[in-house]
Amino acid sequence: MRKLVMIGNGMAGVRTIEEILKQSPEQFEITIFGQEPYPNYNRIKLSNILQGDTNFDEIIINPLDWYKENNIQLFTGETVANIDVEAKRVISNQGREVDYDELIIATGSNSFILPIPGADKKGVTGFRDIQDCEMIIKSAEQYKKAVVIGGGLLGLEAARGLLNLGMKVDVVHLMPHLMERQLDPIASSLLRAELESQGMNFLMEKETVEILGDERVTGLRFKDGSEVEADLVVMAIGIKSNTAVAKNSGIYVNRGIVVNDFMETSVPNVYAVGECAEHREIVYGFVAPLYEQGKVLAERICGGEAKPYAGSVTGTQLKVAGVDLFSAGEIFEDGSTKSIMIYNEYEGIYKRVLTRNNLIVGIVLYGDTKDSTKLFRMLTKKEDISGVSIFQTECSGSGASDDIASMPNDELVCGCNGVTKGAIVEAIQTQGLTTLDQVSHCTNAGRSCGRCKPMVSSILAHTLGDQFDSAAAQKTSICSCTTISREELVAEIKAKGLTSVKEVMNVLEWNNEEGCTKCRPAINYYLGMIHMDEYKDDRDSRLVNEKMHANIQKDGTYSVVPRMYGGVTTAADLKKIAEVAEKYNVPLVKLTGGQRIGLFGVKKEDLPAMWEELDMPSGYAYGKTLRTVKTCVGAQFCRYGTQDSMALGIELEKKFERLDTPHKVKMGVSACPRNCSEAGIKDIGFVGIDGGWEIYVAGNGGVDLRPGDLLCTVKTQAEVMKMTGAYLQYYRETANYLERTSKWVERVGLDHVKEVLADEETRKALNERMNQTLKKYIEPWNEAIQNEEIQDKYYAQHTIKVGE
Ligand SMILES: Cc1cc2nc3c(=O)[nH]c(=O)nc-3n(C[C@H](O)[C@H](O)[C@H](O)COP(=O)(O)OP(=O)(O)OC[C@H]3O[C@@H](n4cnc5c(N)ncnc54)[C@H](O)[C@@H]3O)c2cc1C
Ligand SMILES: NC(=O)c1ccc[n+]([C@@H]2O[C@H](COP(=O)([O-])OP(=O)(O)OC[C@H]3O[C@@H](n4cnc5c(N)ncnc54)[C@H](O)[C@@H]3O)[C@@H](O)[C@H]2O)c1
Ligand code: SF4
Ligand code: FES
Repeated sequence: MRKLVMIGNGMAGVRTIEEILKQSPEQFEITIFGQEPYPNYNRIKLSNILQGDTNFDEIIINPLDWYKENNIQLFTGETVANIDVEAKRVISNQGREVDYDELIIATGSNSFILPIPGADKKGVTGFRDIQDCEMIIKSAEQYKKAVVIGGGLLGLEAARGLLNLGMKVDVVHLMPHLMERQLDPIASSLLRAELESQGMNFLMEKETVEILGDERVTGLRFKDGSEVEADLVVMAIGIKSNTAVAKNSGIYVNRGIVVNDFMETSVPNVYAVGECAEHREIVYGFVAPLYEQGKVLAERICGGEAKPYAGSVTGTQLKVAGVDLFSAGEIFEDGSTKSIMIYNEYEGIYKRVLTRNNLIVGIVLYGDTKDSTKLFRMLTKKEDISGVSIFQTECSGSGASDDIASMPNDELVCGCNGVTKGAIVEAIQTQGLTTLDQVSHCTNAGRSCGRCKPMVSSILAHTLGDQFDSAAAQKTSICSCTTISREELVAEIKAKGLTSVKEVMNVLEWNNEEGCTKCRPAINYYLGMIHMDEYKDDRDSRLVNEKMHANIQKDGTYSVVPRMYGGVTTAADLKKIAEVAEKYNVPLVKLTGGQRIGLFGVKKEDLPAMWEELDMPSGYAYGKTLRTVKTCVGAQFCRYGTQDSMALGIELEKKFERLDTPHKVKMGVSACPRNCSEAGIKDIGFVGIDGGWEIYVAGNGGVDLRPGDLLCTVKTQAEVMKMTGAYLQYYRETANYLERTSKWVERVGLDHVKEVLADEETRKALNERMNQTLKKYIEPWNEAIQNEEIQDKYYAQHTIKVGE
């Protein structure tokens, strides 16, 4: 038997050994040295451990029994210090000598630690292995103030973990944008806004020059002279290949250990794979390319006909709950590229595909990554895009089963392990697989970051044919975290008495424990709608603008739009607005389409003080709730007016403000059919006539322009209020989250709505539930002013200047 020795017991190396065992189980006597005192574990999941989603036992990929079963001699906690390439022998730090016929170096990387004064103080660490992870968790029990240096993938995942551990977190980033290597400025600012709303504070364009403190870190100093406090510092500013043992042994090393297309180093019978290897001047830092390298190396070493490794295009995702992003290929335009772009600022969805000569060369998706697998296939396979529709038109979760059926067999499902839909289907069909674990075991899909598991489950369900419930196939699931539809969710919440977002996801077995930006706000809404007054709103499950109670702008600043009931204001309020605008240097003061005044370009940390000085309620210009009630001057001043439109508008706005609704709701009140308030294109519009009011519903003046339909005519203002309450409550109880009234009425039918509301008892019951719900709302700006915890969590800026 030939002797195969491997230095490094990490993800890329052990995967290579797995491939070798698959191809040629009897050929080698295998010895592995691992510096860390553990069997091979899933390094990717260290982020999940920090975030509290999993524990150390669950991340072991190959338990000690696996090594035994495969006759692998494993020396853990032992470092190879030297390679005698002449004698073909490795020597460990414990003096152990083992001869080899073939040697694989798979030593991975180390965290890059800034070479600055103080970097060796207690409380300063990288984030690379179990030991780092344990140290961070332990520190969080004792200390409260963490700084992460580096706003890349690792830094942001670590920062999320630190927040979950109850620490305050500042992220120090060198560049003007987060994840600048993967995201363009728009996607990056959407990401920043989401993470800020989760509680992270960003110190951008800051270069750390010193770590302060005596024995233990107490803070950081930046090049501009400012400082920040810290009792834990996590450096996440990149990695450097672990090449020491190769270099000392005369193997050619550049940034990494230089290999050819078969992972061969400059020395015969010595190979390198993983993050320690440099192939065509690239060192990869994701598992997908490393596993590809492992496959090629396994074929080469086993003597098969290895296809040369030609390099990889990698796709990136961030493992932070509430963030849905994907990036691959080129990010920035040049003279030869063209962009295809969708930007729905309101929903926080941004998609940009960069093309050159009809080929996709770059992808950035934020907020909705449904298209990622298809686009990534088109990019990697260099498919011509002429005449092809690039994005799916439906933005919210379409049926998982429909998606699977239309997915081509060569589409990549598991990016980490390079597994296509076709390979999964074939494995299920030929090997009689029935569980996700079996599919993972057989195909490797889902064995690394785990993000593809919901998709693998859907493919499993779809492929299992006769066991597959065709009714379930038709239904539209809330999102890809579950196969449950809106109706099922609402029924389950009621039947099982579920009371929190977390509980819903646990009990109803969500595929993804943390949910996503589609399901979390929806569950929060349905819980609030069902439990009326007693539900405690889960602010962190809301969409970013609602979480902040301000609308995030393109450049990361916010807008402040105070309430002006019925579009009516006073000289005193106007003075306050002018003073605040002046004091805070507000760049834009603008009259909005909803008859009020917006202050645009406000800094996050100025929000609470401005609200306090304004002393006006929030206009909810950002919420899924009643936005504005636009009124005409009406009978009080206009000679055509037959009714008091301003009085009705103000009463409506005062009654229904803050109400959570499936989507935004706008109203208009005109005192005669000339309709100066454009009530005909509002969700609910009221038009004064002689002796009463006409009520129009389901109008829309936005993207899906639609005139309202006449719901009914009533005589008095009191009747208007009752009918509106009943109508709104029926919409709240039966619409899908994020369904505008215009779409809802088209779906359920105007006649049906009329029929329901024609019954007096039903109207009464709906109004009772509405009134019970309305009781719970409190004014959010005032709450923020009164509550330091809220200010600190959502609006604080933690940097301090020297001498402050
Ligand atoms: C927190 C975190 C999250 C990540 N998330 C993702 C993700 O979501 N997706 C993704 O694709 N990638 C992710 N990565 C990167 C991914 O984990 C790495 O690309 C992968 O682990 C590299 O595998 P490797 O085998 O080359 O190196 P490693 O896994 O680092 O293994 C190398 C091993 O060799 C040992 N070793 C080194 N020198 C010696 C020696 N002289 N003698 C004996 N043993 C030695 C080391 O101790 C180590 O155990 C993440 C990384 C981290 C740290
Ligand atoms: N979800 C994932 O795929 C995932 C998650 C974690 C880690 N990883 C991998 O782990 C490795 C390490 O990740 P990483 O984020 O540390 O590396 P990185 O190189 O991807 O990002 C480092 C970031 O730190 C910034 N930076 C550099 N010097 C700085 C300084 N002095 N001060 C402040 N910021 C500075 C850079 O601008 C960059 O954005 C990478 O290979 C990464 O791919 C991947
Ligand atoms: S809608 Fe009629 S009442 Fe109102 S301002 Fe216009 S014309 Fe006058
Ligand atoms: S995509 Fe990461 S395990 Fe499948």
